[in-house]
Amino acid sequence: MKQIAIFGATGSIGSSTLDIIARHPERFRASVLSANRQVDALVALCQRFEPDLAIIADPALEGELAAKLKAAGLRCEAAAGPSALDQAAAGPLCDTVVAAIVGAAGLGSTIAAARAGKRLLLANKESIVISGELLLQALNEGGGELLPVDSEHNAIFQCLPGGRPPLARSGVRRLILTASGGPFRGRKRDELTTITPDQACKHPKWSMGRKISVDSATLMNKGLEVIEAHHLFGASADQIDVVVHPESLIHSMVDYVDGSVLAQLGNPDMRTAIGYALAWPERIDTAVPTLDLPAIGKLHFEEPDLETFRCLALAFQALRAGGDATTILNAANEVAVEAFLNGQLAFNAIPDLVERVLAELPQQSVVDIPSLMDRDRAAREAALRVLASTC
Ligand SMILES: NC(=O)C1=CN([C@@H]2O[C@H](COP(=O)(O)OP(=O)(O)OC[C@H]3O[C@@H](n4cnc5c(N)ncnc54)[C@H](OP(=O)(O)O)[C@@H]3O)[C@@H](O)[C@H]2O)C=CC1
Ligand SMILES: CC(=O)[C@@H](O)[C@H](O)COP(=O)(O)O
Ligand SMILES: [Mn+2]
Repeated sequence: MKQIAIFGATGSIGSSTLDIIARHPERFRASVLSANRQVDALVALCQRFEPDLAIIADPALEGELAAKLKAAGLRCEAAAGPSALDQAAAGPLCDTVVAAIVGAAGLGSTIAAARAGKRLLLANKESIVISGELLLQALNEGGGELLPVDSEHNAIFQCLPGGRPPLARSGVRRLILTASGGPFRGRKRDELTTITPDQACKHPKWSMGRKISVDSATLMNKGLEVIEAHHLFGASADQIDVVVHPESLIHSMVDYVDGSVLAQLGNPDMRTAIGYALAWPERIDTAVPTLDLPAIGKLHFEEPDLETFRCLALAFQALRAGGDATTILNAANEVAVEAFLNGQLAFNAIPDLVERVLAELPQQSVVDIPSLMDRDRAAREAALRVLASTC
């Protein structure tokens, strides 16, 4: 029986993960669940899944969580704050960690799980964009394994021999990441001046949290995924291509030197990738329906529009710059997306803000996690200054 900690249990990835766990009670048990501030939603999950530990990230809500668990007659322990997340990720209550917190807030527990040698199911792409090689080093030292949950990386993992082999020795020419193009595919910059958060969060194919939905709309999501693919598979920026595929049925591809291109297809439902990562190297039923190819009929592909969706170009630029540039990119983007969702920043100003912060903070060499966190803070402060000067 695998004991699974789900960090970000109340979110979109969290609920898909719990759906799979509920379908396979003989294989999996949800032993630790966490949320940020949604106490009632977390308690409802505890009533259903009876974990050993529930963690609320906001320390001010620990008392409320403990009282509500007790009132519900649950024996589940309550804990709070980022350090409780880190301790649980490394502790004895779980052998598998699903990293499904959104943003840099997921970094600490992801690194802690890696250092502790857990099986790490990585959805929280921001943590690998921030920490890159340091996360992989922690994983090597811990002796655990990383299974990519992000649909594109999960697809590539499935198309490579043995998951994450050295590309040069595997005859890989390039990795091809597919992108849906987001809700504004085909539009030009001057047609995006009045975009609202609700419009940006209306993804054409996937049901996801609001931050990643905005990232998909700006194509920053694909940019973060290019950086994620670089670290996970050891591919250079020149070995990673992005192709827009509006049906979102091919989740990504691997192009080999002999002319073969291997693709992983499936309906756009994260339970496929999560089920694969949970059960690997086996496969389990996820209740995702199979593809009806004659009904689909045609698949379409086009080049990404890097002038309208400049975030993708900025992510390639940061990856090529090296050092901690991708940490700066991620922090500036998190501030910009939050400001956009709060109505403080226009949609088109998201790449402008990220570009200004990248220009203000030239990359430095990566030293360790604490110094990366300092740089993350500096980039957020710079982004807030730019924001204040534009409002
Ligand atoms: N959704 C998807 O299909 C995909 C998501 N991903 C990645 O997975 C991650 C999660 O995405 P998604 O599930 O869509 O996001 P959601 O917004 O749906 O869920 C986020 C989860 O993280 C918790 N959380 C938010 N802020 C904090 C914080 N500061 N500290 C601790 N916990 C926090 C939330 O708690 P609360 O409910 O209390 O706010 C919630 O449980 C992201 O990194 C995303 O890029 C990758 C591929 C696909
Ligand atoms: C489901 C998933 O993995 C998301 O990251 C998805 O890829 C978003 O779609 P686009 O970024 O391609 O619009
Ligand atoms: Mn993805």
